[in-house]
Amino acid sequence: MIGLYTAAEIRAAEEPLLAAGPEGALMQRAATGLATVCLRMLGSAYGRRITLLVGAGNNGGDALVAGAHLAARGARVTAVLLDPGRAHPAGLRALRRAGGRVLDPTAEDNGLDRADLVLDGIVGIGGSGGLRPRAAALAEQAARGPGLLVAVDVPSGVDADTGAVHGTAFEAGTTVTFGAVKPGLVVGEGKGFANEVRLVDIGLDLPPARTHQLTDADVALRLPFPLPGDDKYSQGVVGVAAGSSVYPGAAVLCTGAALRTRPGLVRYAGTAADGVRAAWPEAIVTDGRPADAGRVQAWVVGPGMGTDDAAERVLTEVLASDLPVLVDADALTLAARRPGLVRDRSAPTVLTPHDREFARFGNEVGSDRLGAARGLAADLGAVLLLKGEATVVADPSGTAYVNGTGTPWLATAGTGDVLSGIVGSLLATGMDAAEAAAVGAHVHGRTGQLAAARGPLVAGDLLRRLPDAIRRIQQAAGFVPIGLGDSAP
Ligand SMILES: NC(=O)C1=CN([C@@H]2O[C@H](COP(=O)(O)OP(=O)(O)OC[C@H]3O[C@@H](n4cnc5c(N)ncnc54)[C@H](O)[C@@H]3O)[C@@H](O)[C@H]2O)[C@@H](O)CC1
Ligand SMILES: [K+]
Repeated sequence: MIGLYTAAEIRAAEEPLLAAGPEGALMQRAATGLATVCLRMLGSAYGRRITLLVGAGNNGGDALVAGAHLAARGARVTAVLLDPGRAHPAGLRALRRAGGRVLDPTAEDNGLDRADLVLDGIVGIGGSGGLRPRAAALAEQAARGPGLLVAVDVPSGVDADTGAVHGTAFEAGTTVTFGAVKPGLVVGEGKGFANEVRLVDIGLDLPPARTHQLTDADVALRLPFPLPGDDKYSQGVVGVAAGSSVYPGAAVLCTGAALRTRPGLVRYAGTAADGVRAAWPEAIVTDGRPADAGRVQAWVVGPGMGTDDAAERVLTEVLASDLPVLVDADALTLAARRPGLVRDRSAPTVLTPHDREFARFGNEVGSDRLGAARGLAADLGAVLLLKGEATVVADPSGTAYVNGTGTPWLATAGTGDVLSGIVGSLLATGMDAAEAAAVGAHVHGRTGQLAAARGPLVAGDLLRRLPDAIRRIQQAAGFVPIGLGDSAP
């Protein structure tokens, strides 16, 4: 798992190392890593034009020291100092010694229009609020220029903890971050400014993370697969209460996703029974109530089921069970009217809203998506899966996950029904609810990437690609379950 750490957590871990000295050692490690990444991107340093945007803090210091390394290898380095009187003194001396040029921010020709590479050292984890006008103007000018754009630690203007961007931020192609990945680089608006994130180890001794990103290997380890002796019941049966006679599509997608995620049994209960039966003869289908479906180990409730009295009775019945329940779509609208139905449960509940559904519970998501998900999770005592370009999962204790897979192509009708089916089928195995949501989001995102590689996708394509996505995740982790090797028939 990749741990995501806030600015305060990074500072706390830096403190003992800074106290133990020697002075400047941490910055040297950071700047050496940064210069190495730049060198790799450029191929070679000799004769290359590099412009440093340098703020008054240590972030600017990193840029200056890295710039000195690059100048020593023959790069033509120009530093634009935002606050010339306060630029990091040792960094400035190093750059000058290596032959770098230093300008103040009003200089006519700052080289941004012909730089091969721009290093953004305006502000790092010490930043607050939107970029000040002079810094914002330089970030905008850099974005118009031809150079590779590299952010030092955090793209200036992005809140390292939340990913919030107020106004302008530096549009990095690559962000070289130190010590640990910050949440703001992978979530919310910040993700789109940080883009490719490279981590430089500076030797911090970090405590266990509160926020995580799963890798393929993490997901492969958690995905269940059948063992000799398993039967269709032993791995957990999922029940789906979704769809309606008029709109059976959501039920068909959700049931299909549950079937395709994990071998085993899926039971369906609802008025879309005919459609589900026709699409998935493998499912056990009733047009009755959830109680008529037979024994299950988890429920998915909501997609396409409407918000009328009958739908509310179905939701109430499912939530009254002592089983894990995933609440999605129409059932979220109903649950937002009666949050007590969720709060009063002792078994795990997973809510999977998009932003508009989230707002029905009383507050807008806003620019701090992790904070918003954690807040509602704690309030309802439920796991919150907040959908987005980087889907966020939070549990009531504050443990959270930021999903790292996906594609904008997933923003299409029916893909949420597929996600619910995937997560529901994992919940039925007895997996921890937040993990099931995070693993499901990862698998869903990888499936979307695979489907999108063939062109514009519709939700049904996800069902066709799901088994292959799971197999690829397992293979990427060097892990192939019995009977699924390359030589399998
Ligand atoms: N503490 C250390 O020894 C280390 C720090 N490191 C670097 O130091 C950074 C943190 O340094 P600092 O604590 O000095 O803080 P920063 O350098 O991130 O930011 C402080 C400076 O930015 C300015 N600033 C704040 N908000 C701004 C805004 N909205 N627009 C424009 N300017 C703004 C402030 O006036 C101040 O001059 C990290 O991000 C990392 O790059 C690394 O070198 C590793 C070691
Ligand atoms: K920066």
